Amino acid sequence: MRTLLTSQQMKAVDRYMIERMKIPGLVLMENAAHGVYEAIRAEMEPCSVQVFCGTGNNGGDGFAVARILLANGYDVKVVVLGNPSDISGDAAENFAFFKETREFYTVITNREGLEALPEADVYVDAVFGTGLSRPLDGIYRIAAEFLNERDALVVSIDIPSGISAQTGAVLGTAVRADITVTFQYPKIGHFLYPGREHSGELQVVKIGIDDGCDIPLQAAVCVYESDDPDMCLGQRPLDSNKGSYGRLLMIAGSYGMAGAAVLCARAASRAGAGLVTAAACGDVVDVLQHTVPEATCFELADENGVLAKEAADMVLKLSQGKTAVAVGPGLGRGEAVEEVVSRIIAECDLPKVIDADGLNALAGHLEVLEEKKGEVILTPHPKEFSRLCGLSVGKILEDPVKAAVDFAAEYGVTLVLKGSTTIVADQFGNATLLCVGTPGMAKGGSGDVLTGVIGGLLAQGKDVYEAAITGVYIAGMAGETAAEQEGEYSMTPMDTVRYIGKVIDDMVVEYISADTIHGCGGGEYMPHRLQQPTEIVMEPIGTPVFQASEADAAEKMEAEETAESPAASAEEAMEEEEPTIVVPPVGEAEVQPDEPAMDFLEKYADDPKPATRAQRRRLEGLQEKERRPFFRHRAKEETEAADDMTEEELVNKVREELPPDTPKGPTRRKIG
Ligand SMILES: NC(=O)C1=CN([C@@H]2O[C@H](COP(=O)(O)OP(=O)(O)OC[C@H]3O[C@@H](n4cnc5c(N)ncnc54)[C@H](O)[C@@H]3O)[C@@H](O)[C@H]2O)[C@@H](O)CC1
Ligand SMILES: Nc1ncnc2c1ncn2[C@@H]1O[C@H](COP(=O)(O)OP(=O)(O)O)[C@@H](O)[C@H]1O
Ligand SMILES: [K+]
Repeated sequence: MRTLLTSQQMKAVDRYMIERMKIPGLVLMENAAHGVYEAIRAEMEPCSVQVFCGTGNNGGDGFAVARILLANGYDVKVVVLGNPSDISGDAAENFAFFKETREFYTVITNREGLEALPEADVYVDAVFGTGLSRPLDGIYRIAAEFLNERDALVVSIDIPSGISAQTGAVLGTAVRADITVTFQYPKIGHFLYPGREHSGELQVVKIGIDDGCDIPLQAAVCVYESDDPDMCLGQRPLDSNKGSYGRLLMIAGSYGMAGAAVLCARAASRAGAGLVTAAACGDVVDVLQHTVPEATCFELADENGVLAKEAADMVLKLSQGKTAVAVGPGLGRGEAVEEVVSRIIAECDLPKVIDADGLNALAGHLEVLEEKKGEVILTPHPKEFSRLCGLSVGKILEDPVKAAVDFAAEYGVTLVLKGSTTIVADQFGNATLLCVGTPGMAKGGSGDVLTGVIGGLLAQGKDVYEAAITGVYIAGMAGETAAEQEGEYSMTPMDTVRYIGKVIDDMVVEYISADTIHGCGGGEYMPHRLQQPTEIVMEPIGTPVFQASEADAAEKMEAEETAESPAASAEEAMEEEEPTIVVPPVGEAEVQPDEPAMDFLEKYADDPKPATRAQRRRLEGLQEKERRPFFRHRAKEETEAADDMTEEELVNKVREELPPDTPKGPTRRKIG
C-alpha cells in the first residue's frame, strides 16, 4: 500500500522540509536529479540525451539532471521551451551553468526548431510537473507531440508533462513516457487512466523528505497494486464453525438473469461466508439449487419473473439472524424492485452492498439513503454512477476521485467506483485506488462476482471500507489469475470465481491475530484512515502552516533523541529503507495472447515490458524456454568439473555456494 499525495500536499511537504527542517530547496532538487540520473544510467550507457525543460522547478530538475549527465560522459543538449528570463529560484540556479557556457543549450519556439535537432538516444521530459495548471498549447503542445513521435527512450521527470497530477487527465496533450521518476510520494495521476498509461514504468525515489512531517499521514488517498504484500487476511481459528463466518442474505436474479445470482452466490461462498442464503423468484431458485448447492434458497413473490412488492416483507423477515445483505445483481427493473430495495435500505439494519439493478432502483430516490438503517456500500460502474449522481460519465471521469469522495461524503456511504483503476471512497473523504484486475474482466458478470465477494466479507464482520477494498482486491487478483490461466479474451466471470480461493490463500498470513471479528484479519493493515475530513493549510508561509507548535516539535525531537540508541535507529532505518518501486507499464503494448511465440519475443526483445501480468508471465515463460539449452549445457559442464574434484573439495565448494541463512517468511500453521 502506498500513500498518494496531491500536488498541493506535495508542495506543503516541500515547504515543510525547506522552511521547518532547513533543507535548502536546491538540495532536494539535486537529490531528485540524481534519482532521475540513476534511472537513465540503469537503462543506457553514456549516449546522446536531449533534456526538454520548462521554466518552473520541473525544468530546474531537468537542468540539474543535464549537468549530472554531462559530468558522467553523456552527450547532452538542453532544450529550453518558453522564455529563459522566466526561469527563477532554484531552477535559475541550476540553469546558471548552461547560461554561462551557452554550448549545451538551445531555446526552441517552434516545430521547425525541434525538427532541426539531431536525433537523440534518450529524451528527458522536464517541461511540467506538479505545477501544470492548464492545457498544453503552443510550443508545449508541439514538444509533447514531438517527444511522442521519437523512437527513443523517453523519461519523464515527476509526471509526464500534460498529465494532471490530481486526476490523471490529459490536459490538451501529454507526453507518453517509458519511465517516470517521481519523488518520495507518487501522485494520484500516476494511477488513474490515462495518466497511468502515460507514466509507463513508475519509479519512486527518495529525495530527503522523510519522517517528521505529518502531511503524508494526513493524506486521504492511497493505492494497492497487484500482489501487494500489505493486503492480507488472518487465519481461521481451528475451533471455528460456520456460525463464526457470518450469514449473507443475497437478493439477486430475475427471469433471464439467473446467472447474476449464481455468480454472486458462488463468489460470496468462495470469499468465506459461513452461510449464503439466496432469496429470488421461482425460476432463479431452481437454477441456484442446481448450480450453487452450498447456498440455501428461498422463493420470493414475483410478477412475470421480476420481484413483486410483497417480496419486501419476506426479505425483511429473512434478514433476521443474518450478518449482511447483498442486493441487486440481475434483479431487473420496475417499481416493485424500487420498493423492495428502498425498504431494505430503510428498514434493515445490517451492513449491505448494493449493485447493478439495486443501484438503478436507487437512482432518482437518493433520499432513501438519508433514512438508511445499516451501513451501505454502493458499487457502480461509471454509467451507473452517472445515473445515481446526475453528472455525465465524462464529467465523472474528469476527476473520478473527487466525484466518488463527494458522493460518499454527501450520502454517508462507501462508494466503489469500478473501472480499470477502481476507487473506493468512504464518507470521511478517504479514498483507496486499486490497480488490480484485467481487461479480461470487461465481460458481463464480473461485477456480480465483486458484489458476492464484498457481501461474503461483510458477512464475516469486516467493516464496510475494508470489505470494499479487500473485495475489489480479491476479485481483481482472481480475475488476473483467471486471465493468466485461461487468457484475457476467453476467461469468464466464472473463471474469476474459481480463482478466488487461490488469491485468498496467498493473502492468509499467520501473524495477524484472529481476534478481529469472525477471524477475518486485516484491520490494522488497512490504510490509515481519516475519521474527519482534513484540510491541508497552505497559507501563511513561515508561521503556523503545520499544526504542531515549536514547543511540541522540540519536545518530540527531544523524546526521539533520548528514546533510541543511534545503533538501533540506524538498523531500523536500514530495515525501513523503502526500495524504489517499479510499477509495471500498462496499456501501451497490445499483444494478443494467441500471438505466435517468436513474434511475441521479437516484439519485446529490446523492451521486455509487456502490458499485463498475463503477458509478462507469458514472456518470462518463453524467455525461460529460450534459455533452457544454455542451462542444460552449463549444468553438464559443472557436473564434469565436479567429477574431477576430491570429495573434500566438492564439500567445500558446495559450502561456499550456499546462500546465507534467509529469514523465514510467514508460514501456514499445519493442522494435525
Ligand atoms: N515538491 C517537491 O518536493 C519538489 C519538487 N520538485 C520539482 O518541482 C516541480 C514542481 O515545480 P513548479 O511548482 O515550479 O511547477 P512546474 O515546473 O510543473 O511548472 C510550473 C510553471 O509552469 C507554468 N505552467 C503551468 N501549466 C502551463 C501550461 N499548460 N502552459 C504554460 N505554462 C504552464 C506555471 O505557470 C508555472 O510557471 C515538481 O514536479 C518536481 O519536478 C523537485 O525539484 C524536488 C522537490
Ligand atoms: N480493463 C479492466 N481492468 C481491470 N478491471 C476491470 C477492467 N474492466 C472491468 N474490470 C472490472 O470488472 C468488473 C466489471 O463490473 P461491471 O461493469 O459491473 O460488470 P457487470 O455489470 O457486467 O457484471 C469491475 O470490478 C471492474 O473493475
Ligand atoms: K515532466
